[in-house]
Amino acid sequence: MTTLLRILRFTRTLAPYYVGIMIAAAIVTAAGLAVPFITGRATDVVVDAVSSGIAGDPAAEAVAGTVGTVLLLALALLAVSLVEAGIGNVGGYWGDVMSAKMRTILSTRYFEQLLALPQRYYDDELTGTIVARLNRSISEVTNFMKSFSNLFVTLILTTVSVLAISAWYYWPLAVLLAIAYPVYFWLTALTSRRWQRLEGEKNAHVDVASGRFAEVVGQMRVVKSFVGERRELNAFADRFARTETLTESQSRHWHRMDALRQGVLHLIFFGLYAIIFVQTVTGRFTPGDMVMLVQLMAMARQPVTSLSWVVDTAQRAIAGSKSYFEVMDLDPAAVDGGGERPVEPRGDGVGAAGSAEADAAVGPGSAGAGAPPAIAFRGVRFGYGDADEVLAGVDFAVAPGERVAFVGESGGGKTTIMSLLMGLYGVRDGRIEIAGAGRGLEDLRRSIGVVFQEPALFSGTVAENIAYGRPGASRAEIEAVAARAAVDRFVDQLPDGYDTVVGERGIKLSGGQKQRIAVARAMLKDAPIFVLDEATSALDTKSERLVQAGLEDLMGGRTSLIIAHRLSTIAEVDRIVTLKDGRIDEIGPPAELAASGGIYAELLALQASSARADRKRLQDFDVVG
Ligand SMILES: Nc1ncnc2c1ncn2[C@@H]1O[C@H](COP(=O)(O)OP(=O)(O)OP(=O)(O)O)[C@@H](O)[C@H]1O
Repeated sequence: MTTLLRILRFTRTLAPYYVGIMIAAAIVTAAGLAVPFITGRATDVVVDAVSSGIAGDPAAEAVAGTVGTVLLLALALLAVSLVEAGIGNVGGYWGDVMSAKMRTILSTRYFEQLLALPQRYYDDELTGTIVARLNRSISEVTNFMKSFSNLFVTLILTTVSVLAISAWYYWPLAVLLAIAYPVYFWLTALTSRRWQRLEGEKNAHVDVASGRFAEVVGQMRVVKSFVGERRELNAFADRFARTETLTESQSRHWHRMDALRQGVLHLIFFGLYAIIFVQTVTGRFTPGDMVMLVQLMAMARQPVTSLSWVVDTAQRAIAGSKSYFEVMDLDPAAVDGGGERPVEPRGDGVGAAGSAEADAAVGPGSAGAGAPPAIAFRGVRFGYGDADEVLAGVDFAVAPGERVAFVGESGGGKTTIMSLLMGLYGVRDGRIEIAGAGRGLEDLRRSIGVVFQEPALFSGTVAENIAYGRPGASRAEIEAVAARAAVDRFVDQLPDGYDTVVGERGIKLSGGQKQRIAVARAMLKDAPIFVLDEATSALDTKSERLVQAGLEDLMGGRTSLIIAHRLSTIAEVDRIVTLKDGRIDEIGPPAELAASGGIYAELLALQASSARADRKRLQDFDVVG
């Protein structure tokens, strides 16, 4: 019940539609209720004419009057039916508009909530599950609201009218009906709890299957290359087979209860019809009364059966929207697990704000020596969720305009540092200061241009993908950055040039082409801080050199953090930060670290070696010569 109230509250802007649909339903019901009276009256007129003998004498004047009366009554039936059809369709139209609006409300609010949820939420969720949940909730909640607003007034109006009319004619009829309704309702409610639980279990299986389904479709190449089709199909079919078993038990329960409900109902209606027939024979009711009451009883069944329909759709809506509202109820801050995001450096001088170690890290001779750092990590500790620490106290500072490369073993936390920099996760301890972070996460992220390890494009065109970096950029601007990122080298060979559709996540492009588009996208953003996470790892040496030239040009004057996989690229930065066991091992200019005997020196030595073991060790650092 609370879920239903919640749906109503959630969609309260649709109240005028609910009311409109209810009014239309009320008119249709009232018109329907007039039918038994009209046919009852017609029966009495006809029976009178037949029993008085005038019906056999077409010449008699009385016949003309009677014919006039019955024709009028037939006309009344026509009028009532036309009102029913006309108003019924107006209500139907409102119902359709209401459903479309409800779809908009439920979808956009869900999407809005998803966009507000932190990265941590997506680490544990499957895309297909998120989509399946939305689709189910929309269709089931909409169905329910439509049938509810259509049937609610009809139910109330029919029930009250039928009870009042039957009480007026003969009170035992009303008493029997007054027993029928609550008993039926009670039996319906009894089935509900178990039904809902089973529906929830079914939904969970469908969600898991849909989640995997979307993943498989999105990564068909992996599935095919590992001959995983049969495995995936079996796992998928298995989930649905489990829903079949659950449906069997759910449906058995439902129909058993339904048979019981119907049995009780038929017994009560047997009593009602028996009373009406006997009372007509004994002269209490006229034949017209009997026809009217029999029709009325037929109408009295409608609320009862409608009630079970409403309960059925309500159950589906409750079960279907449960996981939807679970997502809507999530508090982004709580999901996030807290932790400080990057903040604007304090205005009271660098030394006062942070540790001496961090500030000392601003390299001598770097562009901003002496100036407040553009980026500073101060005793930063971090781990994903409740897992072990990935960063166990990281301190460094980057001067404005400085280029810093990060080197460390694979899984050592380089990408994690970049994620923390963008405020995708909060730190466990310590503090990150970034010039430009002061006014919240959006400002922070606007001030950072990033090329991710995975280029991750959208399904639009090449030009649209580049323009994602700055919506509204002109074609000339797009083509200018494309040239800097060496996109122009391959775009002419694509069927529609910059207007070529790249497929889901850019599947129609090569890894290197995707990376170049991702670089162009970040270039177009034109942010003061630049983050490159293995941005050119998929490029061959020649293309990389081309892109690198564009990047060099772009990085001039910008603070840049680079995770590079090529030692030659690393050698050209201002300083190198080496990571070991979640901490910083060394910080210094390449020339200094080359001689220090640390990780970077080791990498250089390994590079010079042709021994197999040495090449292997180099791979552990995601580094090539
Ligand atoms: N979203 C996540 N949830 C949980 N653990 C994660 C997540 N992302 C990374 N990790 C873990 O954090 C550690 C550091 O990962 P990170 O991606 O930062 O390493 P990296 O140094 O960038 O590695 P590589 O050079 O291979 O890209 C790894 O042990 C990884 O398993």
